[in-house]
Amino acid sequence: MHRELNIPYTITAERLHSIESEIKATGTYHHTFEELDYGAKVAWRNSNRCIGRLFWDKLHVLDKRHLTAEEELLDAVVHHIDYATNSGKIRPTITIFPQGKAADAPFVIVNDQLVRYADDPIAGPLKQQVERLTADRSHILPLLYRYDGELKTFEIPADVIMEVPLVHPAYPAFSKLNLTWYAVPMISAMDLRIGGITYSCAPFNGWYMESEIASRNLLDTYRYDLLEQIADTFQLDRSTTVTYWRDKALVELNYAVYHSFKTAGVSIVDHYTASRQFEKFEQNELAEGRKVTGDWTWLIPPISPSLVHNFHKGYDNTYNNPNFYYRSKKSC
Ligand code: HEM
Ligand SMILES: N/C(=N/c1cccc(CO[C@@H]2CCNC2)c1)c1cccs1
Repeated sequence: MHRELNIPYTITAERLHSIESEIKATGTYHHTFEELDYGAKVAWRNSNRCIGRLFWDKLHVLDKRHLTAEEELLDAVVHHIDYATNSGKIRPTITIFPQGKAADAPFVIVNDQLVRYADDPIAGPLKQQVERLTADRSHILPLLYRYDGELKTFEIPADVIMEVPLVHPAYPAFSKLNLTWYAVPMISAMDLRIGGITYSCAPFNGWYMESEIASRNLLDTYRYDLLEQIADTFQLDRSTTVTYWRDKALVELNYAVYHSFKTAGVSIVDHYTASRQFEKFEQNELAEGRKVTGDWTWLIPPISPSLVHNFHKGYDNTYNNPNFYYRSKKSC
């Protein structure tokens, strides 16, 4: 059951007192659903590197803190993927599992994203950990998780994972590369911290900005490194740098990714629209009397950065809480 709650949340003296006595008695405390819901939304609003924050108060918060059995926890991960994908009309969603730092939470996901291709160079270390535990070799890495202190794998059912075939409307030869990408980016190894409590298992998703897939995942030399092959399908002259073939290939690939997702009915945003939405977010925050914080180095898109407004201004990179944090590697 999912409840939309009003923003903002105001804490009472009674609530503060009850928290204090719970901490005195147990050394920690537990959020009400309202505190959890509001805390997760504000953590998104405080994520300095996120260009998608205009919709921060529309986050779908799935509270799974009551789950204890392994099957139920895994089922909630599958439910997140299905609920968030929503047949392509992606719902920005976070599922919050029982609290605790990674070292002592009952259930912790090791994968940095719920969906990761086994042949993606970035998957290296995770793939090695998986191969030590299972002979399974599907093209999408299984979930690697810790339950009650034991490291285990789980094959996510293929029918909940939506993928998009990448095509370019004007270059039929492009589809000969047989490129696909998964529809929903779901970050699964960041800590959510609210009011001194750490949720080390709180996977969250939004939708992609096209340049993440096109400019980075497919073109970075330490990722799929496909610049030359993609330029050739666009029949670009690669004999010298100054035909600007690299730049033309990058732009056409961004165009192809955006249109492939749109054609498949999967939510995606182009970098220009995303920047305009971020500008609206800045205006809204100003109107609400809040200072916007941001990390300029991540907020500018990896395609035509100077053509968007946020390239031409600075951002205060102060880290306010609630927020999301990288989990320290040793803890897993
Ligand atoms: C709704 C659509 C959304 C879009 C288009 C979007 C877009 C982005 C992009 C492009 C990045 C930079 C990623 C990179 O360069 O690798 C980013 C970072 C981030 N986003 Fe969003 N986002 C969205 C929703 C969300 C949601 C729902 C959350 C959490 C509730 C979130 C939290 C974050 C965080 C924590 C980072 C920084 C990650 C890091 O430091 O590695 N975003 N976002
Ligand atoms: N569109 C997105 N993009 C990302 C958001 C956060 C992180 C990432 C991937 O970050 C990796 C670490 C540094 N770059 C790649 C991608 C979202 C994922 C989950 C919610 S929105």
